[in-house]
Amino acid sequence: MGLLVDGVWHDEWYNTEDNDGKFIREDAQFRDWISKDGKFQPEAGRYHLYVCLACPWASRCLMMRKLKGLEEIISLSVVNPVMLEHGWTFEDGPGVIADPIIDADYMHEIYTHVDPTYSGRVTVPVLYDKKTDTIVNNESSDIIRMMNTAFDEIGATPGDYYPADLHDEIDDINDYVYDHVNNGVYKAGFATEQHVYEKEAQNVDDALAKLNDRLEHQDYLVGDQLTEADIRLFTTLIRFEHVYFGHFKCNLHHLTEYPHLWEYTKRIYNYENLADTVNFDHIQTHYYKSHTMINPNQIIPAGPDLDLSVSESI
Ligand SMILES: N[C@@H](CCC(=O)N[C@@H](CS)C(=O)NCC(=O)O)C(=O)O
Repeated sequence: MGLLVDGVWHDEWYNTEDNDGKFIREDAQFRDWISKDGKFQPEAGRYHLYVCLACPWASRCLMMRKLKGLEEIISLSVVNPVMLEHGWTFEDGPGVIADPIIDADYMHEIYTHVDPTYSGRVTVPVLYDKKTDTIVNNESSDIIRMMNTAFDEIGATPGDYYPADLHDEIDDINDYVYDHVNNGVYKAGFATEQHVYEKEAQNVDDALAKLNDRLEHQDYLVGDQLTEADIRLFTTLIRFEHVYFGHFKCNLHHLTEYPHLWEYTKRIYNYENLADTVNFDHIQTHYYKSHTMINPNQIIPAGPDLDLSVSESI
């Protein structure tokens, strides 16, 4: 775990000391866009996606790539789930897909390849342009938004997961879910002061209760179709019992104690072939082996063994 300072790698954990024990997430720095009339045109085979299968942010992109049938249009690399002193690596292992662009050993080489003086965290997902040899974007919410439409005229599977008439409602719920759930579990898990952890863990649990109520009479968060809001919530929920409940101590209630939210999680897991984007082995290996300040002996728990099947037809 570390960061680049003027292009030089430093092995450093997040600095919470200057923030009263709070984890504060940095904003992503590459925010360009693929569009017909821009510098980055939609073209099959031009873009490459770097992900970690454990990462909830990167998994949003894997879900959208799958739903929009972009597997043949956007190529893929998968980092090793264990992230230690070198950050993300391409060390060979089950499920790892090496870097085809510069044959990098470490993800930070991709960042310095495009910007030799880059300062900041080296995160996944990264959407890379092979034609201009640069990073287009490293913010998952942008990447899924552009994948939703950018490739529609060059063979993407039809489907709009951010329909115009639902923009406002999707934007509102995304903000809430980001703060209270997606980033909420990290704020609890990476807190280094008791009072900060307690507040954030309660915040997560209150949000789960509220979302459970919302889903009592509807299958999806917004409207009556799957939208990007569901993709964004799902990638946190599907990790909840495996890592956030134990490792991040968000343990006021099990997700399975929220019946509507749990049904919803299973409904999305079983939606088309989205289950292919979930790799519980990478998920548990990453969190329990990489965060040695939380889990110094790196033991991976034996459970949980969850039944993710749905009885209803979808
Ligand atoms: N805002 C980014 C966040 C991405 C992010 O934080 N990814 C994590 C993996 S789960 C990461 O790469 N962390 C490495 C680090 O912070 O050093 C997004 O949504 O794309």
